Amino acid sequence: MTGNDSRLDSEYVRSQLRVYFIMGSVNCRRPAAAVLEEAIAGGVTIFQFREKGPGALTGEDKFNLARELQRICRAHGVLFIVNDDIDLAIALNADGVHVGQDDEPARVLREQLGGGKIIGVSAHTPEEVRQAIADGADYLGIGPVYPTASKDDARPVQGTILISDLRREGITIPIVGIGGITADNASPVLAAGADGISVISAIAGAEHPQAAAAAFARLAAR
Ligand SMILES: Nc1nc(C(F)(F)F)ncc1COP(=O)(O)OP(=O)(O)O
Ligand SMILES: [Mg+2]
Repeated sequence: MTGNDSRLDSEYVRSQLRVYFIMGSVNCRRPAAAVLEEAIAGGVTIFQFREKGPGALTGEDKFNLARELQRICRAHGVLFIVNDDIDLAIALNADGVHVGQDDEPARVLREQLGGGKIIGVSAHTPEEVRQAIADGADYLGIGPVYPTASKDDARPVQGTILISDLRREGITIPIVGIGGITADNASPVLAAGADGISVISAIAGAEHPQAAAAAFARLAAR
């Protein structure tokens, strides 16, 4: 599907990134839909469907779960982003996609998705940042800031140094920090210049996802 390649306003994207919840069925202790409802009630501002890892759903089961979670997001005015699976994003008319360094570049995805969609790109080095910006990414996911258990092929832990270096150089693209972020270690990520923090386990694996999300929302509101 090709359409115009219009891009969303950067400040709008930035405003949506504050509490970025990422989850798939494998990350949850209870049914994913219930966890997402609670997380949104707690203050999640954007959601990424990331159905990945041992035991992840595939085919029609994955599609049906994605559609169910998208309905919940739409009911609450929360953006619904799909990780990796461009075809799924197109089939559901998702609000955007998030891709890594091994996926199609943002400029190709922009054509495939049509206008008005959000394209997020993972970046780990200044070179990857520069390339993603040149390719027209709408935001960057930078990390892993801390050790993470949610991604078994994660790059080396880098702290907040790249985030703060980019801001010191005057690079203004919207950024979320990712990797091992909890309510106890989120503040340095925001202080380094990230516009939001992205979280999997600290919300999806929480006994009370709503309270967990609310704690992040309070931190991100400061
Ligand atoms: N999924 C992600 N979301 C973000 C976001 F910015 F949205 F917080 N940043 C980084 C990643 C990691 O993306 P990727 O490198 O493709 O690995 P995986 O597909 O295993 O998630
Ligand atoms: Mg990916």
